[in-house]
Amino acid sequence: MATAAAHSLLHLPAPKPGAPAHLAPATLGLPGRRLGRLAARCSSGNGDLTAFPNPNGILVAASAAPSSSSPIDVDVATEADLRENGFRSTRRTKLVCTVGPATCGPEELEALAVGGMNVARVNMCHGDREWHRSVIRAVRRLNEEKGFAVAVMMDTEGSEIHMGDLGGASAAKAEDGEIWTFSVRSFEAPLPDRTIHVNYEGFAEDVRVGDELLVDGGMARFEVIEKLGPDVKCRCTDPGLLLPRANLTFWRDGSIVRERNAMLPTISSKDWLDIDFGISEGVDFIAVSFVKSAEVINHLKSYIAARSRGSDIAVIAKIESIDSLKNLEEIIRASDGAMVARGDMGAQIPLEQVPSIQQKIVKLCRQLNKPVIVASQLLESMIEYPTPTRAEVADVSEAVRQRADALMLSGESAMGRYPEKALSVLRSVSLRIEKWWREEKRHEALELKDISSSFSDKISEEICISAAKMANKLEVDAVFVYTKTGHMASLLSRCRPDCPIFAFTTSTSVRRRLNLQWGLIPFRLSFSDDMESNLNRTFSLLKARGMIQSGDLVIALSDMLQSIQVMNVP
Ligand SMILES: Nc1ncnc2c1ncn2[C@@H]1O[C@H](COP(=O)(O)OP(=O)(O)OP(=O)(O)O)[C@@H](O)[C@H]1O
Ligand SMILES: CC(=O)C(=O)O
Ligand SMILES: [K+]
Ligand SMILES: [Mg+2]
Repeated sequence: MATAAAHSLLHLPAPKPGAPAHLAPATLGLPGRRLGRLAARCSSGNGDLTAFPNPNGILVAASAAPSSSSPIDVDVATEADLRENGFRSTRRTKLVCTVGPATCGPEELEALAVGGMNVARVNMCHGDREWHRSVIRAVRRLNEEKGFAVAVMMDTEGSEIHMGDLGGASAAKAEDGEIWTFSVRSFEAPLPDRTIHVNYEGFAEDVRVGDELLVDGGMARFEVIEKLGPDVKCRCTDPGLLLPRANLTFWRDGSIVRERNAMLPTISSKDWLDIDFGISEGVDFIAVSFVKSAEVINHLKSYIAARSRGSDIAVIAKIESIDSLKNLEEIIRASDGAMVARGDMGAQIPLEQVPSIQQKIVKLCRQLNKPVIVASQLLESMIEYPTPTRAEVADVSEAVRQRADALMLSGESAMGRYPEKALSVLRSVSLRIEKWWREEKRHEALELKDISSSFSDKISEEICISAAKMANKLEVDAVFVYTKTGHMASLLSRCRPDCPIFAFTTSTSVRRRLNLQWGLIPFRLSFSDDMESNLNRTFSLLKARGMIQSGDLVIALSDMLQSIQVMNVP
């Protein structure tokens, strides 16, 4: 309900000038829904849950799941894509959707899954744990009952400076010249007029009269005019909308101020509790906000390994602070993937530097074989409007052209008016740019450096590079890879071949993790060391489901045998 109110505050009834009456139907997909009765749809009550955690904290379904009875599992939305478009034309770029009040109900989540959501993200900055639990379980239930394979990503709050909750108000408008108080005191709701709570204890001490205070990287701007104990009086110099928990940065002489706030822990005590929660709910990815060094990633990874034996939660480093840019390579090496978090990054460095840094991070991740997500404001105007700006489409195209593994929706899917339409724009732009790239035969000359440390890994790496090259030259229909850990599948994805990669793995958690990687179509299948029988079995299962046909040309790899074969489907 809070967001619905914020929404009406933001809503402009007039259509956007120059907006076309329609896009191609394929671009628009399902009609957007208006935000209404959000609270009811997003109820965190457990009454309607049939899924529950087993003693290991991994979610299991109470009802018989279709997956357990099927000899081969693939995400139903991907299967539909394969059948409809033929597998040379399936989407290679993966899509992450932030779930929020606009999309937390079972119908909305299902619509996103149908629309191609590969990963659902919950942001621990917003909402309480019960709410997050209900979303995570609803996603798991959707997978169990309807045959999707949507992975779950939990994003930590981190301890950068941000505003409080606005005492329950959905938004506040700051007008030019108004005097507002930013205070480290805690207030009972409702807050006094024009008062904002700041979460960082040292705030009143660190700021100086004359500093500039930026809300959300410039959505509103204030000048500090007086300090009174815990209260800091500021004059609004750029009017704007203040949203709950908006990020705050303060600037002096044109530079962001890094005082004691630079020493804030990357993972706060609240974040550790959220991480425990994520481990017990069996999330697939934990994205760490405001990473500064590789140490914190290593620390978290060993914590996860100790806490969740056997499960393999991947740790994604969010690159969004100045400090992370200084230690980029070591951070990415330590992580299982990275996110170009352009929202906060753009509040910490000049905006004009963001595009080149994005490109640098995407390339580096590809070199180091780590999946990379490009995030924030991809389709920001679609929070309000049913069609994107031309500039947004160009931005999305550029991320696809850079061959990032994944694109992410934030407010567009969390609290926007058109979550499904935004997702379908990402889908159709990805498909179009990928096709264009293949047609133009733009095999980019990115020289992939050696990354393997052992000789055995080196063999796998060379096999994948050769297989991808062969796949392009022979114009094969698909590369099949049989992989227990997923490593060989990711090495293939790194080569960005022209055809899709069918990744067969025995474990559902590996399968979900592979959802974030470019060009991979993950299948769960039990298989043996005997490639001949694996292949025959796979061919007959896939043929029976209409996913391949006799005569299709396939290259098959296996990480058990480190083998490579080329054949036509019999
Ligand atoms: N669980 C939620 N409950 C309420 N609102 C949410 C929720 N998740 C997201 N939102 C809304 O969607 C907006 C965009 O989401 P997003 O996850 O990008 O958050 P953010 O506040 O910009 O933080 P971050 O830098 O971590 O991305 C948020 O500012 C918030 O208004
Ligand atoms: C995604 C995120 O955290 C950001 O862009 O700031
Ligand atoms: K966050
Ligand atoms: Mg951020």
